[in-house]
Amino acid sequence: MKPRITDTTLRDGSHAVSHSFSPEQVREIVGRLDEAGVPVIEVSHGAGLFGSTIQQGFSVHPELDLIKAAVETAKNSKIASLFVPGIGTSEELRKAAEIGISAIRIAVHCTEADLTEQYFRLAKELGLEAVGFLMMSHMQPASVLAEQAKLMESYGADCVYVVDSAGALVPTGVRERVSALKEAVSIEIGFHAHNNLGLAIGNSITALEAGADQIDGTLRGLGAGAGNAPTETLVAALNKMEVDTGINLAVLMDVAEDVVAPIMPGPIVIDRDNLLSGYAGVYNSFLLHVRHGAEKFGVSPAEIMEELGKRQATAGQEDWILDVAVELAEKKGLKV
Ligand SMILES: CC[C@H](O)CC(=O)C(=O)O
Ligand SMILES: [Mn+2]
Repeated sequence: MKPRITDTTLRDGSHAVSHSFSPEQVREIVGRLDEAGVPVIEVSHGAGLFGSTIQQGFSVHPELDLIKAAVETAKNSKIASLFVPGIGTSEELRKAAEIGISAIRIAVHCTEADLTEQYFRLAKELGLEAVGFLMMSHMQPASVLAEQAKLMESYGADCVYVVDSAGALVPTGVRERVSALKEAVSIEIGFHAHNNLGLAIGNSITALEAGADQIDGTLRGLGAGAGNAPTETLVAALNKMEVDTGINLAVLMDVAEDVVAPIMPGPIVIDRDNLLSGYAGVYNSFLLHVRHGAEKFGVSPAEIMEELGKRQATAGQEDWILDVAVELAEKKGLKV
């Protein structure tokens, strides 16, 4: 079977450029991804629709303008957006649908599928393809994720993703989780990798071997924290394995090199903070806030990561980062 690739450079990658994508950049990237034959392109603030806030980081350009630019540019690719209940509301979902997105990916912590029912129902009413995202999937065993996937299926999801938000999964963990979901539901299963342990491509291939139907990537791996599986590398590896994605690798390599690389503030590397984040199982989107808190209160990002990992912080608990930084500083007798 042909895996369906979703490129989320213009959503997950938005974190890595401080949500500064312009409508012109969106047109250029979407145009080239569409030419390459990438089936789905995700566009929104990194934290999903309406994510432009003081907590998540403000967008430089209104995200609805970016979505409009994408919809106007794509000839064949579907344009998707991400939606996190509690960050976005039904109103933003309706607006994005009016602009012309074809798919919405609804993301919640991996034990909170019950929060998604009204949004899956609304997505279906609006005629959208609806995909569920079980974030921080390393935190729960396969059996729990399978139950959550069943709930999403019952609400109308067309696909459920195992989302390795912290880049903390190793191949055995990916295989167990994807296989369990494949057995539990009859809709498609997806996998979204982060590269904290250097396993984004390997884990994505393991997911496919375990039966995943949909896989995410970003050009040059541009994404939150340690970034994602680079779409061009993923397609190259799949070509070598004789797995047909229907995507033109040459066009993909060109857009990665000529368009995305020059926009990046620097290459995405697995530095100490990113590695520790994956090792401790901390949500990748926390990285920039952790660095900020560490600098402000004179403690190290590593100490904050370790403590957040111990506390099992989940997406949405960004306010813990400064609390932890202050507590660590106080313990050291630093002035806060
Ligand atoms: C805000 C949603 C979230 O960042 C989705 C995602 O890409 C992940 O959890 O890795
Ligand atoms: Mn992600």
